[in-house]
Amino acid sequence: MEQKKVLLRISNLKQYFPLKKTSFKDKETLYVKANDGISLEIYEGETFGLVGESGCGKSTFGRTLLQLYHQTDGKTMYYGRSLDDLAPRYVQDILKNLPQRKTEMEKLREKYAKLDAEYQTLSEEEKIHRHDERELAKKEADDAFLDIVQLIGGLLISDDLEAVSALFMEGYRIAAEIRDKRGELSELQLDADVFADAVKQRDKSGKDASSQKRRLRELQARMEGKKAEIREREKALGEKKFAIEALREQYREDPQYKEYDHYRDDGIDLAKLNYREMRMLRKDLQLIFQDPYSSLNPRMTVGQIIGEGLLAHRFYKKDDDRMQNYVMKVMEECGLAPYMLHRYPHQFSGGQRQRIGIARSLALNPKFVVCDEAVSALDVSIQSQVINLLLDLKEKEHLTYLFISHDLSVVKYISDRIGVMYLGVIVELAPAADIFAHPRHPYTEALLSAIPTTDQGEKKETILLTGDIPSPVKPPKGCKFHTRCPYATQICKEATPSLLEVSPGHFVACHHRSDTDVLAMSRKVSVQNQGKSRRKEEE
Ligand SMILES: Nc1ncnc2c1ncn2[C@@H]1O[C@H](COP(=O)(O)OP(=O)(O)OP(=O)(O)O)[C@@H](O)[C@H]1O
Repeated sequence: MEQKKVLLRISNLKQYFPLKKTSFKDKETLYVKANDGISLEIYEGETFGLVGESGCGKSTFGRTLLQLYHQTDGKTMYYGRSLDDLAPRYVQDILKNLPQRKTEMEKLREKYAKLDAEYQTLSEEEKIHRHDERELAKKEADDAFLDIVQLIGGLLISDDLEAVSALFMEGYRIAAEIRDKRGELSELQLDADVFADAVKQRDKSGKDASSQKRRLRELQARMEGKKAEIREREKALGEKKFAIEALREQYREDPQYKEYDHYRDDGIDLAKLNYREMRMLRKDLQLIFQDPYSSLNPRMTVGQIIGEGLLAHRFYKKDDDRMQNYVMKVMEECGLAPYMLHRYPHQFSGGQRQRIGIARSLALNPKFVVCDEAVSALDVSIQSQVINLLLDLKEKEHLTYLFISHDLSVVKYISDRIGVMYLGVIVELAPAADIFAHPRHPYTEALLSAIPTTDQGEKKETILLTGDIPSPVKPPKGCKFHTRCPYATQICKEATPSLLEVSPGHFVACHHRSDTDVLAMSRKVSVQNQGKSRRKEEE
């Protein structure tokens, strides 16, 4: 996995939904903490399975990644395109205020250093109480630092940040021009395609095509002009990059420069994009819905449903005949016969409707697809057909999936890696085989033990979790699972465990994760001593 390219890097993602105040006496706004600090990476070409009980925040996570919700906090870095490609506005805002940003960052760092110094003098018990406060201050300081160094790297140590700012801003302006001109070029290309097609049709039927040919020539000439402008801007951008590299050269040997430069990052922070910028990326990032019945507009034909996105994202113009051929090709790839083009959703079975949903998403050539319970509403036999279709398409189109499901056997079959979610946080993350063979978190153990088996020889205990899943409005302090965990100790009630790597690629967020003997011991004690047994032999 280390060799793989990261497509999405999510750090401390939070998605809080505000609750309506029920009375004017309510002073503070309460929030449903659907995602409460999720950090993980999704690699290009993998299927990342996400499992957890209903209501733990899986769908919210998938939708927040796609920015269908405006995320409350955290970074969602996307590496499918470069910053120069998109030239987003937030980059400009940081680059033009570098000196002020640096001052703010230093203040936050000082605040954290003060808190940390105080923290080190505390007793172990007091440390548990102040742990989260210290973590928050660290996060704020780190975020402010990362915002800058991800863009300018080691140049943060420069004495003349105004000059650095000016140089980067010139580069940014040229990148934004190139982006706009590329947009204009693809619009011209769309028009030219329509006229080229009209010329072909007219020539074929022996009609006069001279006016179409003239229009086509005009468009081609404008396109050549546009391409020349883009080439010229690209050259200018190259020169600016060269000037930036020359500036870097001065500091190359400085140890602090090297340390900071390590953080340079060409990813796009999705959470900071505005509506227009996100729309430009929307075709890269697609969603396949759970419910094939309600996710399709009953008043549109399959052709219109699949074509809608193609028109919105300017793949084709409305009157371009080639769109119909493309839609039929995509339908065929998704196992739908081309003659179904003019049918309405109610004329299809559940499995076929899900195929329409898949075709609608994949027609846009996405890079990343969130499959939210994509097969849960289907019969088992149809489920396997749709899963196989998704796997085939993934290979063919080099897709990356986030596969959300409550069905562990489906996730096991389709996923390369699996993340286990509990009450808005990831409690365990590992390669699929590893998580099934060696679950480390008590919650994962319980989930896996609940999978029904037909193997007569396998003696399996079902771990029954007592109590309900706590409210995401007031989640328990410390480890969120401690209220249902048979192994919980005092530290679990106070301090939030970090997601740590316990073996290569296997991460777990549990204070007792590494000491399996202690876990085994406490399990025995809890079974023997507690009046009601938490485990039950499967009949
Ligand atoms: N738009 C919203 N506004 C307010 N609360 C929401 C919203 N969407 C989800 N929630 C709440 O966030 C929590 C997580 O919901 P989510 O749908 O993400 O869970 P899930 O794990 O996908 O569940 P399921 O498997 O049942 O779909 C729930 O408590 C839910 O009520």
